[in-house]
Amino acid sequence: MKVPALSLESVSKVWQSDGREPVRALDDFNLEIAREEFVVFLGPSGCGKSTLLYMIAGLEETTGGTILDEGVPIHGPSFDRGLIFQDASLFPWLTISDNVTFGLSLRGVSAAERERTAEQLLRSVGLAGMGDKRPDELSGGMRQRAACARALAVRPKILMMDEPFAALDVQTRTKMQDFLLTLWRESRASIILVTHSIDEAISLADRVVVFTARPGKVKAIVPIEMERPRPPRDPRYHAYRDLFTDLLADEVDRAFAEQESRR
Ligand SMILES: Nc1ncnc2c1ncn2[C@@H]1O[C@H](COP(=O)(O)OP(=O)(O)OP(=O)(O)O)[C@@H](O)[C@H]1O
Repeated sequence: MKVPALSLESVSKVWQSDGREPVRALDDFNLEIAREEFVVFLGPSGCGKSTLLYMIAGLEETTGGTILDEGVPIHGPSFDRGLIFQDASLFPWLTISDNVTFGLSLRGVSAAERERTAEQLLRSVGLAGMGDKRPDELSGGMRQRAACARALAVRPKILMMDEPFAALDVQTRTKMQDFLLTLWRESRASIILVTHSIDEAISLADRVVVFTARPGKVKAIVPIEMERPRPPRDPRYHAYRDLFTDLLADEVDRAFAEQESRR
């Protein structure tokens, strides 16, 4: 049997902060992700989606359970697991090329090799000729594409994206989704994308993992059995949208009730 790219075995996380009630963010979370699979995390606000990405990235420890990267327990960050945030988080003082190859410079890759890689990656994300610009000279969509290029430069096996397109307008967002599918096929990485958007989940995912309200657990795992692209007019698309709306409704109510009870 093939070893999964990632295995989450009974993972839990309790956040402890001084002088505050501990927060049970995740509880008994179980999931396997295959190589080259595109998985979307969908769930109500505060159910631990970002927390889970940080733990998979190795930036936070689990409180219980195990996370295995190709069968090996994760205890810290690795170039094999890249993470992209909503706001692109490029270094404002570096050029786009230097941002893209930042990880490679940490690895000691030569300047000539870095330049070649930057050129090639910027071309593949539609930013050819933009390498000398600074992040604030680019639009939001362009910055997010540069962040994708930076994450891909170190050839991660797993690419995690935390609401990467949430800050973009609807047209740019749709274009970015198409672009991401192309990039995913080329990179052959597994992708985990966090979103609040049911449409984004249906358009992109091989499987959608729906979270319960906090503490986050797996509520449902839904494979999207439609070829891509997936037109919203397709009756199957409608059926998925109804299904996710129903699955989320209870959890959003629960999350809201819990917030109210804390006031
Ligand atoms: N560093 C931290 N210290 C203490 N509590 C935290 C920390 N990070 C997150 N939390 C808490 O853990 C819970 C889960 O947060 P998390 O950001 O993972 O949820 P989320 O599902 O990504 O939410 P959203 O969809 O709103 O981004 C929340 O109650 C949050 O306040």
